[in-house]
Amino acid sequence: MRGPKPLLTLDKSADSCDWKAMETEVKICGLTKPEDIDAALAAGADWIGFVFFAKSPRSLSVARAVDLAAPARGRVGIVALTVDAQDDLIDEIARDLKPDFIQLHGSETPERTAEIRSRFHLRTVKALGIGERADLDKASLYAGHVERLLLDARPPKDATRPGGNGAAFDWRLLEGFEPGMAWFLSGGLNGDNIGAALAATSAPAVDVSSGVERAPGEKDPAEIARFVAAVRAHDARCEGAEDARPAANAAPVAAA
Ligand SMILES: O=C(O)c1ccccc1NCC(=O)[C@H](O)[C@H](O)COP(=O)(O)O
Repeated sequence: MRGPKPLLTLDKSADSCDWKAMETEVKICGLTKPEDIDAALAAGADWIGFVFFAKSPRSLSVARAVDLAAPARGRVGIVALTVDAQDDLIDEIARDLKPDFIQLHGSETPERTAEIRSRFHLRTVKALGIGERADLDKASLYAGHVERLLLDARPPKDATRPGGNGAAFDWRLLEGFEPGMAWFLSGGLNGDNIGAALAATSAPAVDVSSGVERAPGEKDPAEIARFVAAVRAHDARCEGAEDARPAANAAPVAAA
């Protein structure tokens, strides 16, 4: 965890931005149809996610994901999402889909996470359910065992799945959050609130599923485009702000 950011607090409007030079990465999760892939690629997403969890309306077979991923491979990162999966499913995913990341969205321990990474040679994203500040402390347990974290809302009590519920958590909990690795902000994001979410958290990457759907499991290409455009608009505003930042905060200029 780092201390408060030097220039801005979390009490920010949707127009605010921290000084950051890099584009925010966007992951669209839970794609099930070729049109979904087309929409994510056309919108300029960075990552696409496939869900392998039978209770999800977005769940699909590995074979189906292999077909869907074909036109996207090399153009965006491919993420395979599992929930406390057994080795045989992970083996099939690693062998056939060859994802860029496996997202572990269950209660996988740091030890199990490390085991999956080394046994299947997969880069890992560990999802953490956030409901209170103490939940963020779990991030340090995974340091060195995962490449990235994904912060999602804790599922509602009656939920039948641990993610993809359209539930947000209190972004103010992230004040000072610095896990020492890349992370995705997730949970209840959509085209209306993503600007405010980025202004509040300066997340380096964001992830969305139900916020770009017309019904559970049915992606809406227009909402995908609107979501990515809102992220890019935020980045463009921040790039302008960075140009205008005070000299004392500017990055060092390389000597000619
Ligand atoms: O999407 C699902 O159905 C799902 C099922 C089981 C575990 C995780 C799942 N989704 C994980 C994601 O990465 C979602 O994008 C994330 O939870 C945000 O979802 P939403 O709040 O619907 O945008």
